[in-house]
Amino acid sequence: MSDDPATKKAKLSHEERLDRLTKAQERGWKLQKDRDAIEKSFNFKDFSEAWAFMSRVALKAEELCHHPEWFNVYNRLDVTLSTHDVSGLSAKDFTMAEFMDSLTGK
Ligand SMILES: C[C@H](O)[C@H](O)[C@H]1CNC2=NC(N)=NC(=O)C2=N1
Repeated sequence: MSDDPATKKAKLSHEERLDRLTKAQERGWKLQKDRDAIEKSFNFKDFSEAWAFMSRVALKAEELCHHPEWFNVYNRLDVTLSTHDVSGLSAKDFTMAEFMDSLTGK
């Protein structure tokens, strides 16, 4: 596995976690109550736009070996990010969240 901190799967230090979580929350991500995971709902114009977004995220997920949990209905996409291998949030989740937000500009 890469040593690049952006793609590390290990749990984060307390300081880095707080910093990245705060920034993600400012962009609309929410910490789940019953699980160490973040979630966000994305809304698109229609299914085609939602699917285009999911396609781009899918390629990134393969590149990072890190896959979102998601639920799509027409133009809505509910995303949950968590690292199964460490049963909680890692740098990879925040890297994925930042990538998704960079695609929507939100
Ligand atoms: C072997 C492979 O890299 C692992 O199973 C990856 C695949 N995608 C993954 N995705 C997520 N969200 N968490 C993981 O721990 C994870 N592990």
